[in-house]
Amino acid sequence: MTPVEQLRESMRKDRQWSFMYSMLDLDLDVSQGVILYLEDVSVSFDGFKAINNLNFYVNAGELRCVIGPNGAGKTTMMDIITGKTRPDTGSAYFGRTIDLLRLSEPEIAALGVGRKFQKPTVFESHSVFENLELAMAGDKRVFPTLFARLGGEQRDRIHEVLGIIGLQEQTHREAGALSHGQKQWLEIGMLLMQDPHLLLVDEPVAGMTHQEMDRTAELLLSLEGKHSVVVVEHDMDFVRSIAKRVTVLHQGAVLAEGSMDEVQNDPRVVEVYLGE
Ligand SMILES: Nc1ncnc2c1ncn2[C@@H]1O[C@H](COP(=O)(O)OP(=O)(O)OP(=O)(O)O)[C@@H](O)[C@H]1O
Repeated sequence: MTPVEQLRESMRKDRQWSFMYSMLDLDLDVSQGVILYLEDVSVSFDGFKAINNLNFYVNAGELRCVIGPNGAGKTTMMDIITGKTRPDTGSAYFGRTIDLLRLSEPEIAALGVGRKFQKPTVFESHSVFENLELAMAGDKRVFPTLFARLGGEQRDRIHEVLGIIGLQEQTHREAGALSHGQKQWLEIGMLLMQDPHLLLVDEPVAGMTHQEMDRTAELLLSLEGKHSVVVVEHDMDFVRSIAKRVTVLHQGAVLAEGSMDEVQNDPRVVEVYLGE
């Protein structure tokens, strides 16, 4: 290999670079290293401020955990990012230039913002492989080809995702026969088929065994660098196992942000959790 080829190859392998490259076709401007900007966001429901002057930033390629007591506004914040809930005031940008508040929910999803809700919603009577195939159909560019045979590239992508989610041995099993944990991984795999830039994951380990939690931690950690991931989770042991940077929400705003140790030792955070 020539030195230039070597450089190109090492860039291709480097996760951060490949992540940056995938943004170029979208005009997604992450030149400041930030993929999501929520600024001064507020939303009220019947006079109650569920989100209160919230400022929240996610870096490109990072895995962020969001914790907070019940009613802190975590779900509402995710709803604002995906366009399900419109804030009363404030701004929400995807990269520096894409104004999320001007876009509909499907438009935001099409930009590469994927959301995984707490309960898995896989197609139970279809095989694992078919579930991933169907998820790819959500990508309009691929849809017409599904009426024909799958191309090699698409097949490769399905097998790549099967590897990421660790379900190679379940490829031809009906999704309905999978364990709860396996269904959750399959659903994450279905989101990955669309190659999202930002993945929002709501309580991924609720109802899982310890072993399944460990596997989920590995899975989410493996996405870091290739995707930006925001995980909302109540299970503190799990959060500790994956967290680099943790945001604590309380009363609709950021109460603390930092490493797990920093936030857990923050007296304001201790008070909020003890007072629950
Ligand atoms: N559509 C709505 N109408 C009225 N109130 C709402 C609505 N959605 C959320 N709320 C209220 O806003 C507050 C924040 O709710 P949210 O679900 O965002 O909190 P959360 O941090 O996700 O809580 P949990 O951990 O219990 O899921 C709560 O007091 C909730 O009752």
